[in-house]
Amino acid sequence: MINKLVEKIKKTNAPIVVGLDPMLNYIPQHVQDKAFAEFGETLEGAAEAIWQFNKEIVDKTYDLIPAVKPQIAMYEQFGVPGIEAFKKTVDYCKSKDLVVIGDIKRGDIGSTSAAYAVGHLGKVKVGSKEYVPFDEDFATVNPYLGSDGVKPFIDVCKEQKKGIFVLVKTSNPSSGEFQDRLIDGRPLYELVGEKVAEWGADCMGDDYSYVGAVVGATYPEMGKVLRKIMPKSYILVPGYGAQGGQGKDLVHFFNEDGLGAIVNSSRGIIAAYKQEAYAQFGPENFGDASRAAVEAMAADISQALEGR
Ligand SMILES: O=C(O)c1cc(=O)[nH]c(=O)n1[C@@H]1O[C@H](COP(=O)(O)O)[C@@H](O)[C@H]1O
Repeated sequence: MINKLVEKIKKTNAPIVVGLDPMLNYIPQHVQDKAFAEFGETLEGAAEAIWQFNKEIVDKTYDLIPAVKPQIAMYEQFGVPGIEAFKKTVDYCKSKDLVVIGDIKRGDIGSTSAAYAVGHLGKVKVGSKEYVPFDEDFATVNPYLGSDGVKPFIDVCKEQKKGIFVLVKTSNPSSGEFQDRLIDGRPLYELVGEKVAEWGADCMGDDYSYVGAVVGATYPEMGKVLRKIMPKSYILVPGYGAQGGQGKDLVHFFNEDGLGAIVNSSRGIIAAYKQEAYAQFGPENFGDASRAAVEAMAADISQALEGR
């Protein structure tokens, strides 16, 4: 799957992930009204609204981008119907040949991680039969429990040719509280980065490992150091747009070959119609606004990479 991701990035010339994080308040009123008219103001109604919203955004952007990242929390908040909308979204994106990164941020003791890995990336056995429960292509993994919490994901990835992105340095304001703490004189995120490189060494695709890392766009200097520590790992870079990251912050996340990083924007793309820059589209044409925002993001990143 890492080879497919790299191929699609080269083909689209856009190292971009559209984050499908559909909060209800980003969904235009007409989409909500239609879903509520059919299902009422219920969890089913909310799930229908987020599914219709996602579908329109995917339809308007899939030819420009290599990948999407549905954030499972945005679906889980609507209970079982929300989870069904998550699965529908995963399947629809795959039918459009997009690489799907399940943003699930899981990680637990080994046996529990194994169940998460099977559920999201692998196959589960039921008697004599096997089922593919969620079937994302990649998942985000929390490494706080150490190697035995991560290895079960890697084992399933090896078997199923899938991949993971391990949280190394997150984009949020408090990420330094633990991640920047010095241990033997070195910040914890560097030690985690070294582990990612080690885990990834025998998980190679053609050029890159299918054990990748998450490093926030909001910490460009740390991104520069981590790029060198994990030369063969793809870096998923959230924090562009709504959290303040810009193209110029991203150059050091990429290798000299112009590859090695893929940048996520969620609110900046899916709620583009609410921004002044795209106001001319109006809520009716929210999908077109998202397309314009993807084009602007791709141009911003290309320009930054050309200018380095
Ligand atoms: O793993 C992630 O994707 C992630 C890691 C991180 O350090 N920071 C971060 O924002 N994210 C996710 O990336 C998305 C960012 O959304 P926007 O700020 O709207 O672009 C959300 O789904 C976050 O959960």
